[in-house]
Amino acid sequence: MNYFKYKDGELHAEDVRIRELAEKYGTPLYVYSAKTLQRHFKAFDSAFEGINHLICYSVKANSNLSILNLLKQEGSGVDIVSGGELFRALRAGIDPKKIVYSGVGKSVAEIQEALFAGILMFNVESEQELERISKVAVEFGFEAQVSLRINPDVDPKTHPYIATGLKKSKFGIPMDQALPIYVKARDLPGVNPVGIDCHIGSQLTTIEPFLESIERLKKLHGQLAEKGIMIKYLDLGGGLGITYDEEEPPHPREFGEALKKALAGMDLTLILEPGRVIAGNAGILVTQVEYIKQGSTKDFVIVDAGMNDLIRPSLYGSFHRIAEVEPKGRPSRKVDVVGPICESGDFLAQDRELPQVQPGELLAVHSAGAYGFVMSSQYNSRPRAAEILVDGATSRVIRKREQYQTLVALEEDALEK
Ligand SMILES: Cc1ncc(COP(=O)(O)O)c(C=O)c1O
Ligand SMILES: N[C@@H](CCCC[NH3+])C(=O)O
Repeated sequence: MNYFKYKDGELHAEDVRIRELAEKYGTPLYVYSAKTLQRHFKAFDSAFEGINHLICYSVKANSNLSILNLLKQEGSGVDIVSGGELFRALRAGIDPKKIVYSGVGKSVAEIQEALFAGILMFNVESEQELERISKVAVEFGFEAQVSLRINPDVDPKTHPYIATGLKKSKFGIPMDQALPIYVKARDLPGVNPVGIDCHIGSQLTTIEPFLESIERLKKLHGQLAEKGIMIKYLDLGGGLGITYDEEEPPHPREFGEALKKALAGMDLTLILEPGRVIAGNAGILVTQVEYIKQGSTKDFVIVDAGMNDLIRPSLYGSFHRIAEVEPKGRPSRKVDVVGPICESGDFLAQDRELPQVQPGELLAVHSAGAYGFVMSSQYNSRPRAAEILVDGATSRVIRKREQYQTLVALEEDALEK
């Protein structure tokens, strides 16, 4: 459920007309709905009622400070993967004791920053990383709580670029190597193994791969107990999918019930790192039609948003629903919706049935709240879009549109005078 709905023949974000936002702030424009974000967070969080749990929203999905701040007010912690995400989380006022740090390539500086910030836990992705955390922690007098991120070799049945829990993936520590590394973590100074972590992929539309992972992790949990390594946290990562097109992912309630059942009787705090399921359908990308071009085999709707604004269709062949902001009931025909970038891969949709829109009209690209703006770039020297947060009848800019000056700001000083 989201709050992008038609009222009086016009698309609204909550109580605000999309046309009004486009006129005021220009296009391309990211528009988010605060009530949708809150609703999604509450639905996810309440699915785990009855067991000790901590929801750590995955910052990478949408890292805007205002969005982090809004989720913080709902009680969320965060999952981070870089020093930059740590910086954002702290800026947004997230409690460091609700921050978990994942990622395969944590640098010495990043580890140091996280230790000084006093985060809850590092999700360690290799033996060498464990050694590095131990060394840095000892040097500065800390003891870091760590989980090992286990790669359980489970097929998440998602796009290969966003599957992370298979043997061939760079993520995590193979299950069969985990035990000796836990023993090492127990014996090394400066680190304390308190958790098991696992994240098998993103946009999962069934619960089975999660349950399969849990079964494997439970075995490891038992083996660790035998070695006297007492595990307090089980972090199952993110990954729950959303509806872009016709997918029917489980509702968070169903997901929560299944996980609770699988974990019954275990004395653990469950951590979850949802990203897409919170932010994905809480945002749209608004774009204006520039031209209609009749090609020799198909027609092109050329819009003012490109792959630099939303790269998912180009990168993963992802489907994003595209709809008129003010539908006029015209017949539809198959077109490619393309951007202004000089790349043949610059499209938002291919062979898509779309009503016969005209230049100047507005289109909404749906499900763009996660992995949308955060993956945008300035390619072709295009300033990044603005981001707007709507709450009820009010809207505010939560990131200004970049200007031409923004494009060169870090280069100008280097010009030979
Ligand atoms: C470690 C980790 N946690 C959480 C997430 C969030 O995933 P999703 O947006 O699919 O919930 C990701 C991204 O896939 C991730 O790599
Ligand atoms: N960027 C991906 C998700 C990646 C998740 C990273 N762990 C997407 O847009 O679907």
